[in-house]
Amino acid sequence: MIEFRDVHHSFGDREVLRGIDLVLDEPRVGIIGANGSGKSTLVRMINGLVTPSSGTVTVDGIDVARHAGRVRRQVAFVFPDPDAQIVMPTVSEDIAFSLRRHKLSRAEIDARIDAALARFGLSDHRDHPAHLLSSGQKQLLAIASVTATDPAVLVADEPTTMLDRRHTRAVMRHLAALDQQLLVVTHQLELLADWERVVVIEEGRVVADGPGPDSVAFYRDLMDGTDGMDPTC
Ligand SMILES: Nc1ncnc2c1ncn2[C@@H]1O[C@H](COP(=O)(O)OP(=O)(O)OP(=O)(O)O)[C@@H](O)[C@H]1O
Repeated sequence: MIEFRDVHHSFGDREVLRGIDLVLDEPRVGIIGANGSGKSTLVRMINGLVTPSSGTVTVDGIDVARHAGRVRRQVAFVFPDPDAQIVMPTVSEDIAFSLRRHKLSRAEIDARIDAALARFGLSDHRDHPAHLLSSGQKQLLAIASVTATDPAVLVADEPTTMLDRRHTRAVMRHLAALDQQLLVVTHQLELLADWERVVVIEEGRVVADGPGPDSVAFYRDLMDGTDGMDPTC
């Protein structure tokens, strides 16, 4: 269970999160909101990439700010930019690198690599230089590496931005079928339409929180009501 208690956050004098109170225990949680509304800042707090200016974030009762190392063993993170995540020269080495702390035998590592590659359509690229993959393939590799570690909680920040329609649906179907708790930040609203819970963030506050269809409808109305630009300019 992930809990935010009265979380505020400022970068310099800009307040980005303004009193977030959330208890997230559903298996699938979507986070949506306008550009710059604070979604990435919020989810980065779940594994200690950002520490709140005030308030607390806990995962299964563990305070992330005080025990980030412990929490990171349970919470895996997929970044929007796969280049920020891919660190090894080849595709299979990158997945193996993500498994380095798991004390697996060579045979188990190979089996997990094979399964991850097959799951995300990368089996033909096992020994391919990772930096020569297409942008979408890099995104698939980043997701494959993270899911291969079998984390208790998976947080994915815009995991499908570079994927074509077919791969987007396949990846979301796969992620949604995982046993682990899944939190996804996305602008692709149709992907969340049947999720049990979707939280809408606007200017650093939770403005809607409920079943996918209700939250998505609320957000569409919110977005259609204003273009967010200054009409006097
Ligand atoms: N490290 C940082 N230093 C300074 N300001 C930051 C930093 N990270 C984010 N911000 C600012 O915080 C605000 C919220 O950013 P955040 O990335 O959380 O928004 P978002 O809702 O994920 O946006 P998007 O949908 O565009 O990805 C933005 O105004 C951004 O410029």
